[in-house]
Amino acid sequence: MEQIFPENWAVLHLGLIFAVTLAQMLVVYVLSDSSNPPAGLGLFTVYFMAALLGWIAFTLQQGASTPLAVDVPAVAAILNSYILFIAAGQRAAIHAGRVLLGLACLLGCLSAFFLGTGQLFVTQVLLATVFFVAAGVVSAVRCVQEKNVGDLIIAVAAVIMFIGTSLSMYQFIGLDNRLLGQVIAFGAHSWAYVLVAVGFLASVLIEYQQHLSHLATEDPLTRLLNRRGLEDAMRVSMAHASRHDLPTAAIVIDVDHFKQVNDSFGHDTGDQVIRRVAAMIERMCRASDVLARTGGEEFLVILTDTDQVAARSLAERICHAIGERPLLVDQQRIPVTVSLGVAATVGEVDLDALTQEADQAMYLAKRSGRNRVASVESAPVHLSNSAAEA
Ligand SMILES: Nc1nc2c(ncn2[C@@H]2O[C@H](COP(=O)(O)OP(=O)(O)OP(=O)(O)O)[C@@H](O)[C@H]2O)c(=O)[nH]1
Repeated sequence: MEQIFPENWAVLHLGLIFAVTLAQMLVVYVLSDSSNPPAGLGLFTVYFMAALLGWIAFTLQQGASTPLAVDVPAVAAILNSYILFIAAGQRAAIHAGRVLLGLACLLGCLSAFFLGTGQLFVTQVLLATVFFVAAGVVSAVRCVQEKNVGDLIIAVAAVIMFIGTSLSMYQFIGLDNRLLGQVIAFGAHSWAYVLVAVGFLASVLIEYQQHLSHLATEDPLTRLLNRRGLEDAMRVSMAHASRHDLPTAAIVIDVDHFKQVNDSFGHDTGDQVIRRVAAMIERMCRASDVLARTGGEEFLVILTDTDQVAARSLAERICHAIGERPLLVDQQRIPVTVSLGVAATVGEVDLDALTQEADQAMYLAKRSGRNRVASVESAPVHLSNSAAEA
């Protein structure tokens, strides 16, 4: 194999790659919350480390007097490009194509045992580019979905690889200028690596910043609004209701005997139950309803342009749907019921007063035996037993 660069350049290159990898890992691990690490962190770490080992093997091979039986750097380049694709796929929660490209990766690695140097170089460069492009596509999708520019930088790395490979193959095969072809492929790979490192770091930092800004208004467990988020979200519709004298209703929903769920099944399962209940309530609400988690196992729904009767009907449906059958969490059937309180007002909305009334109704439902709806009206309090109605 021709010498792609002099030995001192090789050391410089390796030093830079090493520094980028270490800086990357340091920043990401120091910043990441170990209980809630960024998606794909583990696999990206494997990619960075595998790439580093590949560069080291390549540098050693450059300086070696007798070449090895198998081109280790070529195999490492194929493998770690595939790992990048898997890592980007995990981060974007897109798992398509893993088996197919995995088979291509396996064949590529095996080809190192019987292909000549030139053929192996072409195979390595083409396969690595296919994997980079696949990683770039899933990262571009994530960039659009999560509005995270960091993922776009990873997609740019794929473009660099694609352009670099095209030029490299043109030189290597088209013009038979093998050394230049190798230098271009090597350069494209190095730049793509640096862009992936920068892109992943940027993606994690942006995600972290988004997480911090959501913390003020969002409940981290269910991703629903918290009380403050609900107040922010209600501002415009409250003004609208006041101006047009429209009805507004509130439903307070509290899981019954939730302490027993925690005690019997553990806190983690309890968390999952809260998430599932939140998702069920969310599914039954309209897009215009505002849903928040306002306490440990307590939720509040504000329904704009909705009167007491309509709100009560929704509350009954929620009560029935949740209590209807046990929730299946971690292969365990957990019976869950909720108590609901409904209150409504017309015109100007005092959110605190409305919530308090719904809260009082909910406590009344608890006192009356749970798994039911109670509502507060100007007329006497009305109670229903969902279990009896079901
Ligand atoms: N798993 C989990 N448990 C929580 C969370 N927040 C609060 N809790 C638990 O929820 C339970 C609420 O208990 P209580 O207020 O006594 O009410 P309850 O057992 O639901 O009984 P009733 O409301 O009277 O039907 C407590 O044990 C809290 O520790 C949470 O985020 N996750």
